[in-house]
Amino acid sequence: MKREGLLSVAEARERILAGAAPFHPAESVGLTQALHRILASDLSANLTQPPCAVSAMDGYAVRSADLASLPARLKLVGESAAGHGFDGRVGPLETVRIFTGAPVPDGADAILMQEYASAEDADVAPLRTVARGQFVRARGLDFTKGEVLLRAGTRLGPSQIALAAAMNHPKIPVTRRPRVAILATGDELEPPGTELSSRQIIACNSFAVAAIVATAGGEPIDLGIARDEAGAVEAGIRAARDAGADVLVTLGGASVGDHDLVKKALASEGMALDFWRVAMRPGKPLIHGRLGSMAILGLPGNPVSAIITSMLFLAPLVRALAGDAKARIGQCEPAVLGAFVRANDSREDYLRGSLAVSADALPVATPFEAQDSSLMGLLGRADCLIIRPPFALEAAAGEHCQILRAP
Ligand SMILES: Nc1nc2c(c(=O)[nH]1)N[C@H]1C(S)=C(S)[C@@H](COP(=O)(O)OP(=O)(O)OC[C@H]3O[C@@H](n4cnc5c(N)ncnc54)[C@H](O)[C@@H]3O)O[C@H]1N2
Ligand code: MOO
Repeated sequence: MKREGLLSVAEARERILAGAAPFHPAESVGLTQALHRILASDLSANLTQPPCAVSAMDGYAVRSADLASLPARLKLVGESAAGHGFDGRVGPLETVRIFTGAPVPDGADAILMQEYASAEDADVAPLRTVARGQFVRARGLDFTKGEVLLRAGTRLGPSQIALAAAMNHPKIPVTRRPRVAILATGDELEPPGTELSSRQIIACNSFAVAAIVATAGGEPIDLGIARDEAGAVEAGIRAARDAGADVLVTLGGASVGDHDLVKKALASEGMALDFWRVAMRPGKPLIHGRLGSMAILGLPGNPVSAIITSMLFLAPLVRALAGDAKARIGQCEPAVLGAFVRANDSREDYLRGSLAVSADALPVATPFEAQDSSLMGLLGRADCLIIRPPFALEAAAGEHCQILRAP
């Protein structure tokens, strides 16, 4: 839906993702390199887990029928520890000391927890009955050899990496990381560590964008800072193409000022513009287009605007290009407002705020007083963005809202 001729946030995201055909050329990475990568092909188990019936508790391996009527006395005939086991067989009125993860010996069909046994030397008196199968993890309870447990397109988090390891894969096939070139623009910008004049500032945006790209599973390529001259910006755009970037992110120069050259420079290098400007605050002057096979995102220069638009548009684009099957699922969650918020205008608002726990199940999100998009000091303290849809009515503290957590 258009507002004041501007695209909505949802429509802008849809259009950015519509051009993102995932590429799948696989490479193989070690388990410690796999975090946030996307699985390139289905992964099946190389083994059955557990490989035999094992105990879920520390206690005694028993024949449940022996405990059907108590009191009873069992004779201790051996021990089964994890990684070892007991080679004999548990006969009637016999038991084997057993520990968590240890193989259940032949003849036994249940585990009596040690808390429910009174043992003296080789004499074990059960204090409770047990059901057949109690605390026995059957062979293959978790998975069996050949079973597909991770599908192509899965984003690999800690649990998925551990599962791949458990399935006995020392390496994992993953898609190529999308390459994202990052070009800052502006005569006032210098890299951190520079002695600045009173008219200069540090170019901080590239670092946030690179971190967001890396977290999304992409490979950031820092192209440095282009001065506010058409030739310099155009040279930066060509450098992105020469680096084989899948995405070029420009920073700044996206608005309407005389020195905002980025859109013109992109056009003169051959970009087909998809849209310019989104009904959001901050982040309005966003540019999207294509230059050959390269997607272009021209982000506003104000640091808060650049970071929020990277979270909302760049991160899902990187994930979609990497083939993440869930790239399109949003990350919003419910919270309750910690303070009154005014009625909103036509631009979707992303208010910076803090999060606190409450007696309620939901966290309390309180917007900061100041919301100017240059305020990095405040952004550094923000736990979340509070989303205010276009034309949202005023809302009191305690009312529900949607938030996006700081990445
Ligand atoms: N007349 C109008 N003026 C502005 C409008 C408008 O609609 N009409 N929009 C405003 C909005 S909203 C934004 S956002 C900014 C964005 O403008 P640009 O994308 O052209 O950004 P710049 O002018 O280049 O820079 C804005 C601001 O950010 C600082 N900056 C730029 N790059 C970096 C960087 N890499 N790291 C840190 N800080 C950076 C720059 O020094 C400026 O202070 O335009 C409004 N104006
Ligand atoms: O919309 Mo701009 O991104 O507020 O400062």
